[in-house]
Amino acid sequence: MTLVGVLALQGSFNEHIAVLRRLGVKGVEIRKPEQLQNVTSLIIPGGESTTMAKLAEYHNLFPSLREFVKMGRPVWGTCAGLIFLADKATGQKTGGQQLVGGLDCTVHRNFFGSQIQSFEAEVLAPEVASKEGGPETFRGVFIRAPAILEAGPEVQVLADYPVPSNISTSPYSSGEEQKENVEQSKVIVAVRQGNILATAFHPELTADTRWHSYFLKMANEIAETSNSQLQLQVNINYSQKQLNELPIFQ
Ligand SMILES: NC(=O)CC[C@H](N)C(=O)O
Repeated sequence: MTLVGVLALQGSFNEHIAVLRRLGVKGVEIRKPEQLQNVTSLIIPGGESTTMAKLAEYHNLFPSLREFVKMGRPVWGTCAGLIFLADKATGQKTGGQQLVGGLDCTVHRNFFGSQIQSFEAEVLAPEVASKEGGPETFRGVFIRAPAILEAGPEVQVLADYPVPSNISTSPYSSGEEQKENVEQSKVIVAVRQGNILATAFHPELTADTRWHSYFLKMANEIAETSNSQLQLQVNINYSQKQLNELPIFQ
């Protein structure tokens, strides 16, 4: 049975669990490091990444979360979850915050501005639509949303979004100053890198279940590959054992 862990320290974890339920999958609330051992994949929800990081620190979750990602288990971060997964974040509160990391990118924590600059928009994600069917666009709910400003070569861009003209795309700016000629530039808002999926927006707040279904398929594919690798390993060990156990005739 597929058990998807949902980090349940703060933010929209209930909404993720509700979507999983609609897809017939059980979401398990994760609050302690040892609970990660019972799940095969993990969703890190949106919320407020600084608060979430403080709670994760308090519950000593960072080492196990990092281990989970490093072991190649499927992980999806939405919004604050994306910030958690990024190797580098800018626009952090004074003192910064711990990150889980693993996703080779620089994320701007509040790229699209504050709460009142939150918005909804259609986001084009052809790769996800090709797997899941339906229209090529998805409703993107952007709440104090981050954006990916730089991504490494291993990162597959699933969706980008035009930068509003009053925002700078420099990773080192506060994101508030004006810059000329940025009307045409775009920032990345959804990516995949191996076992990591990350979105700057909140699919769990829409009726469209395709992002969740995409993640579940991705998780199944990863599980199948690691099972067959495990099987291969078992076979190799078995045949070596057989070789070693060949009777020696003297
Ligand atoms: N909706 C969200 O998750 C917002 C994330 C927020 N920008 C943060 O820093 O945590």
